[in-house]
Amino acid sequence: MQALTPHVYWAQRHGEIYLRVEISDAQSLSIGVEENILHFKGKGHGAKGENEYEFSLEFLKPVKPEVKHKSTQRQVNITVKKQEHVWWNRLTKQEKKPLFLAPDFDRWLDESDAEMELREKEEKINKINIESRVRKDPFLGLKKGFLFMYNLVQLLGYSWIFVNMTVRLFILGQDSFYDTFHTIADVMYFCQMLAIMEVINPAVGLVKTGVMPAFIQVMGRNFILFVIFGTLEEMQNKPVVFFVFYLWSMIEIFRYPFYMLACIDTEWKLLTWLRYTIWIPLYPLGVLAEAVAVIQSIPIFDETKLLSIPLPKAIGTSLSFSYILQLYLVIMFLGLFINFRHLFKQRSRRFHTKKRKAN
Ligand SMILES: CCCCCCCCCCCCC[C@@H](O)CC(=O)SCCNC(=O)CCNC(=O)[C@H](O)C(C)(C)COP(=O)(O)OP(=O)(O)OC[C@H]1O[C@@H](n2cnc3c(N)ncnc32)[C@H](O)[C@@H]1OP(=O)(O)O
Repeated sequence: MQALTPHVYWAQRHGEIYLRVEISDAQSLSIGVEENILHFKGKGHGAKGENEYEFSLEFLKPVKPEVKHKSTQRQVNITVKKQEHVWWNRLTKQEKKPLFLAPDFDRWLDESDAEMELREKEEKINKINIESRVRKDPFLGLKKGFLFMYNLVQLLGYSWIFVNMTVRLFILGQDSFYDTFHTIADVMYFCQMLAIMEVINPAVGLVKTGVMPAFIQVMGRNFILFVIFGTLEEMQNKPVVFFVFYLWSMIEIFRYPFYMLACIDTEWKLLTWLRYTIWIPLYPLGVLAEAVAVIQSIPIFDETKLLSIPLPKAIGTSLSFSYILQLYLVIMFLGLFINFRHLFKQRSRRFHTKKRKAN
């Protein structure tokens, strides 16, 4: 029995070729791609009745070797994947179209229609992805609402501190340095107590960032606020309180609104730039001011024996808290180094990915 050539219809998309071979009840099919040539062989009922049919097609551009086919009662459908997502001008390498080949008008699309189809498919996939992400976390709205409120309260607290201190500086000049603690401390206590949430939030996965930098930041500040300023009345009238509180509040009036906007998926470029830039001068200055406060408190702790640690009689009477403060000074610069590195990473991650997105 001499093999005949079946009618073959074709159509394409950017990534695939569709072939429809007009043979019904096809059997003993052998379909494969070798050296970019599709070889088809099979028995069935075609244009010239029951017979063996075969054909070969050399593709215009490279295709993947694996071929998918499905035989139905009426035809054999073949799908071949293109190596590259490009539109072909024709199907075969030879310019002259083989006689047995014709466009499959049931599936035919021109390039722009196929692009539209592709875009619609992508949009559908994106929509499904977004929907499934939203579905994955049913508390997302609640979490964002909580974070928004938290950041709003902190923003109000720190704005009050910053504005109050600035106004007092303008009105009273240097005199305002000496009673900062008595005017500001209550609000600062409130904000810094609340800031413990910043360690809890990443720990419970509410925000995606490290626990350690937040721990260093919050505990470092609270140590200065509650231990150095809070327990020593002698420290409360010192100008260093002004510098420490002013430097702390200066960053926070940019950081918290930045987070608030992030909670509602909004970004203001200038605010982002400020959040990720002004810590560069403020952080070392803040640590310096805190170090001055610690150094100034050392003789007071020595004198008053406040917070000194009792020792067994054989060793001595007590260990002055000033030794712990000296150790703390070292830890403080270690903390500065860790957080400085962390903030640098956050800064380059933020600006680097933004630039990549823009390209
Ligand atoms: C007694 C024991 C003590 C032991 C510790 C001893 C250590 C002593 C060292 C002390 C040094 C501290 C000195 C310091 O007190 C001095 C000063 O503060 S001076 C003033 C200047 N300071 C600063 O600039 C630091 C400000 N603080 C911070 O930036 C943060 O606290 C810090 C933890 C350092 C970094 O923040 P984070 O890691 O969270 O980075 P990001 O802002 O980039 O956020 C990452 C992503 O999380 C999202 N996020 C974070 N928080 C929130 C929030 N509250 N609400 C909503 N979203 C939040 C944020 O949007 C980012 O998301 P995405 O990446 O998707 O954009």
